[in-house]
Parts: sequence; structure tokens; C-alpha cells
Amino acid sequence: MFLAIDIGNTRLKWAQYEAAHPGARLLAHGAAFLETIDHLADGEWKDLPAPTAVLGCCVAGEPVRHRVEEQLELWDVSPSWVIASAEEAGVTNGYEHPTRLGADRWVAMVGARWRLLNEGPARPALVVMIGTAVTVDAIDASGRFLGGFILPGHGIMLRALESGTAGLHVPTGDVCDFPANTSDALTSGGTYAIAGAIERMYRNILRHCGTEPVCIMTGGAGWKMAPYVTVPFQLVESLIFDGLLRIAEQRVIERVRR
Ligand SMILES: Nc1ncnc2c1ncn2[C@@H]1O[C@H](COP(=O)(O)OP(=O)(O)OP(=O)(O)O)[C@@H](O)[C@H]1O
Ligand SMILES: CC(C)(CO)[C@@H](O)C(=O)NCCC(=O)O
Ligand SMILES: [K+]
Repeated sequence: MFLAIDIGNTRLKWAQYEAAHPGARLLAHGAAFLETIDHLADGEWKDLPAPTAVLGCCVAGEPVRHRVEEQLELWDVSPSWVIASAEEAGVTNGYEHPTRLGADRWVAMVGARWRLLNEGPARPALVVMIGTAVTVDAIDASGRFLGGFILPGHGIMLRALESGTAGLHVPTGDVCDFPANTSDALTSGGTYAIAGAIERMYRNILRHCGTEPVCIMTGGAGWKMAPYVTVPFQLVESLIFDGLLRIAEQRVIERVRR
């Protein structure tokens, strides 16, 4: 029984699997806004079968992580948390300071690399996460993380415009090619800013690697961006969980070898 936990900037997502390897059977899953995580042990988690291992990633800061650890005291298990490093499960880290890379980005890239190798020969990858923030990360065919973009998410972009101007308080609009009112102009601007970053990174990878990357998109709002992304992509909602499963599996293999 393996519990995977992704603590994001807005929500905690969790998934329980039968075993700790990619492809393991999903038994239960859920999500909770960070304001409500102090009720997991007497709520969503109360009737779960006890996990024998817990692996997570957290970008919400230490106090939030500690609050989750308190909830995990429900079971006799001590959680491990992934921190980006120089190498993990076949992905190498090109960040100037590898440990400063967001753990969610690192884990998602491990998940993407595992999927890609599972489907065919090694190719570069473009890993896109659409949530509170947006990240657009590049991996070459050898599994090396080359670098990536961080953008404000759609919500942050609109709130920044609302608070930084006098007259941009309008309802949500539609995405269109030539917006002719303020609502549509703001909604389209945010959507195409994200779509544009994805297209640019796709071209950066193509130029640098000489091969089209496999683009994998994830995050709570991935499906909202899907209609406006012009490069070929796969939407994989479980990407962070795939990465956590892969890392858990690899860490067991390494422990046995030593
Ligand atoms: N139309 C849209 N296009 C792109 N992104 C959107 C759109 N509408 C909302 N969003 C983004 O989706 C976010 C909410 O999605 P959700 O909470 O599911 O993300 P998440 O992946 O759980 O986030 P995190 O992991 O950072 O907690 C909002 O913060 C907003 O930035
Ligand atoms: C960029 C976010 C906020 C995306 O969730 C997260 O990955 C993070 O806090 N990263 C740390 C900074 C970095 O990745 O360079
Ligand atoms: K996230």
C-alpha cells in the first residue's frame, strides 16, 4: 500500500496505490485545498487502508509540510519527501543549483521520462504543468533537464492586472483570436501567453536537440489549456504521481543493491 502526495501551491493531491511502482493499481485518490489539510486524518484519509510507505513532493513550504506530517501520524509510517538532486531515476539535473529546482517540476520530469521510454525510443521531452503557476521544462534525449520557464498561472495573471490597474475588473471572458471587449482580451491574453511559452520552448528544444520533443502536459487546469496548444501533446493528469511511483521503485532497487 503506497501513498503518493503532491503538495502544490493551492491544493494537496494524494493517490493511494496497491504497490510502489509505475503502473500499480490506483485504489483511491483525492484533493484538498491547503486551508483544509488539517482535517485529512479525520476526513478523506480516515477510512483508507494504512499505507506502508509514503512519498511526496512539496512546494508549499515547510510549515505546510509539517501540517501534513501531523495528519500522517494517523498511521505508523514515516513519509519521505523528494527534493530535487543532481540525478534521480534516470533524469539528470542541469539547474545551476539542482536542489533549488521545485520538487514538483523534478518529479513531473521523472514521470515524463518514464512514460516516454515506456512508449518508444529516447526523445527530448517538453513537460508543461498548468496550475497556480505554469512551468515549461525541457529534457534532452539523454534524460538531461536543460532548463525551463516559470510563468504566472492564469489566475495570478488576471489578479495582477486587476490589482495593478484602475479599470480592469471584469467577468471572465472567452478565448478568441481578436478579442473585442475587455473580458475576452484578458482571458485570451492569459491563455495565449501560456500557449506562446509552450510553443517557444518546443522550438527551443527542436533547435537545440534537432528533434521534435514529446510534449506532456499536466496540472489541474491542463484541460483548460488543451484546446489552445498548437504543438502535439499528451495530457497526463497523473504525471506527478507517475514520477513519485518511479522514484519510490528506483529507491527500493538501489537499497537492495547496496
Ligand atoms: N482558463 C484557464 N487557463 C489556464 N489556467 C487556468 C485557467 N483557469 C484557471 N487556471 C489556473 O488553474 C489554477 C487552479 O487549478 P488547480 O488548483 O487545479 O491547479 P493545481 O495544479 O492543483 O495547482 P497547484 O498544484 O499549484 O496547487 C488557477 O490557479 C489558475 O491559475
Ligand atoms: C515554480 C513552482 C512554484 C511551480 O509549482 C515550484 O516549482 C517552485 O516553487 N519552484 C522553486 C523554484 C524553481 O523551480 O526554480
Ligand atoms: K503543482
